[in-house]
Amino acid sequence: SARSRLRVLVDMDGVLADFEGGFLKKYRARYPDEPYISLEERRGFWVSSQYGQLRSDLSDKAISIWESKDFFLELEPLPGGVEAVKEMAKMDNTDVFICTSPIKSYNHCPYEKYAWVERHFGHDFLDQVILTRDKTLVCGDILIDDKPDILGVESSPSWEHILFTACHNQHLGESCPQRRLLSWEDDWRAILDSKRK
Ligand SMILES: Cc1cn([C@H]2C[C@H](O)[C@@H](COP(=O)(O)O)O2)c(=O)[nH]c1=O
Ligand SMILES: [Mg+2]
Repeated sequence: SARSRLRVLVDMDGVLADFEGGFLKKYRARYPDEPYISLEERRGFWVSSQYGQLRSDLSDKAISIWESKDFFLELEPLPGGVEAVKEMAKMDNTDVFICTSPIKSYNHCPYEKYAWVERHFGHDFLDQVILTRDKTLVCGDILIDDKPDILGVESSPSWEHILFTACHNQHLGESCPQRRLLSWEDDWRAILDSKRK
């Protein structure tokens, strides 16, 4: 494109906010007698699917956790993520947006995602929030996201997907062709630089 500024899109759940850790803690607290899946045993993006495979009724129990009030608001930041995004936002010729998909049960999630950003980044950073169920429609150079397959109506998104390593995707090998960011300790600056014109 003719754009001279680098546009970085950063996912929230599983990249900036510890969705998996927050889920497991609240699931075990609410359903102490039910089986659970440790973070080491997590496979596949959808928590609800893996719990459903464990026992069919556990899928709805899993969903009940992230549909509850305060689930998204109380997620802990993943180490280094908030600091990295704040640093990115101060870089020359760089625009950074938090690009995140809300759940369709909208009573709490969209509000709490904004509130989480305000809590950890400050009020002004709310201008940088993009809530969308279809990230392929968002224009950018890079999307840092833990979901291995980011699909939508646009078959050829403008961004390069950088796969952020998470418990559910760390075992995927050749089936994931994307470049990875292993954590926020990894060299995210080099990835940004590789996309600069
Ligand atoms: C694991 C899992 C997640 N979700 C929801 C929770 C979030 O709103 C989105 C993921 O958002 P991201 O922008 O792709 O990080 O999906 C869900 O509905 N079911 C699940 O199992
Ligand atoms: Mg995510």
